[in-house]
Amino acid sequence: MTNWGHYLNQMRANAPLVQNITNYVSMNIMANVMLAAGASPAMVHAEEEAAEFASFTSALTINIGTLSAPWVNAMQMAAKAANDAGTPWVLDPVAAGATAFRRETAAKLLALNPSIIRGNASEIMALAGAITKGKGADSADSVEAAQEGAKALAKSIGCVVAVTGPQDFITDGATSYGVTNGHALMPLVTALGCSLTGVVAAFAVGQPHLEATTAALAYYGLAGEVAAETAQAPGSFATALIDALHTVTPDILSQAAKVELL
Ligand SMILES: Nc1ncnc2c1ncn2[C@@H]1O[C@H](COP(=O)(O)OP(=O)(O)OP(=O)(O)O)[C@@H](O)[C@H]1O
Ligand SMILES: Cc1ncsc1CCO
Ligand SMILES: [Mg+2]
Repeated sequence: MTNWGHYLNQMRANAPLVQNITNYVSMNIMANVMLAAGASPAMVHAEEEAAEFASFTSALTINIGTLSAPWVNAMQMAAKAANDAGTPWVLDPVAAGATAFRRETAAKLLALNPSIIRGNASEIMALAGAITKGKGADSADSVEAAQEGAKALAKSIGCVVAVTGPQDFITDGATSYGVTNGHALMPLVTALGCSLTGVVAAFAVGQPHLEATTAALAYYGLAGEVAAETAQAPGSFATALIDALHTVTPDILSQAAKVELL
């Protein structure tokens, strides 16, 4: 049995500083999720400072949810600075297939070698070259349909790809894991995927990316399960999830992680 709780323990011991260039919708909940998990988030996206911050942060996330041209410039400069510093960075390709602007921006960011890509099935399929627009920020495709594309994408970029949904699929192109922790209320709260991307980045600091990503997804899904024990509708569930992210321990994660080597 893999000790998935080890990765939560490591993340909390590091309490890593994570820079997030993320969409306006997600900023508050993402920062609260990351603090509850045990990381230290900073939302820093201005062209004037994004690269400077990326030169000293422990990890970086780049999310294309609410794009504009100056943001795209800042994203590219920050990704380059992270690469120069040997710092892991995670791409969240929100609605990547929806418009030409998003497709072009995603291509520019893929060319900068993200360490990890975390998206829903439609987003990962769009990056892998499938013709799918998704449904805006929501998925219109199954996780199963995205698996082959996720593997091909991971191989071509040399990164880890995580597809999230009712069950999650994580791959580096050679080895793949499935995670079945989670709860059906999770997609009914906006930006929980964006927030998860920040948790993935925090777990990845100093750890093998495939296993760290898998542990982060099991931890997040498990927190969803715990939250649903006390909250049965989306508004209170969001609050209960933040609480559960704080209270789940490494031991609980090791016992309750539903992870399968595929
Ligand atoms: N139907 C479901 N049942 C269980 N867990 C789910 C379900 N849908 C999503 N999740 C979980 O919710 C979390 C967020 O994944 P999701 O795929 O919804 O992200 P997303 O589409 O990028 O979200 P957003 O763009 O709103 O931030 C993951 O931990 C995933 O496992
Ligand atoms: C709803 C929404 N629209 C753009 S970004 C975002 C947050 C979830 O991805
Ligand atoms: Mg998303």
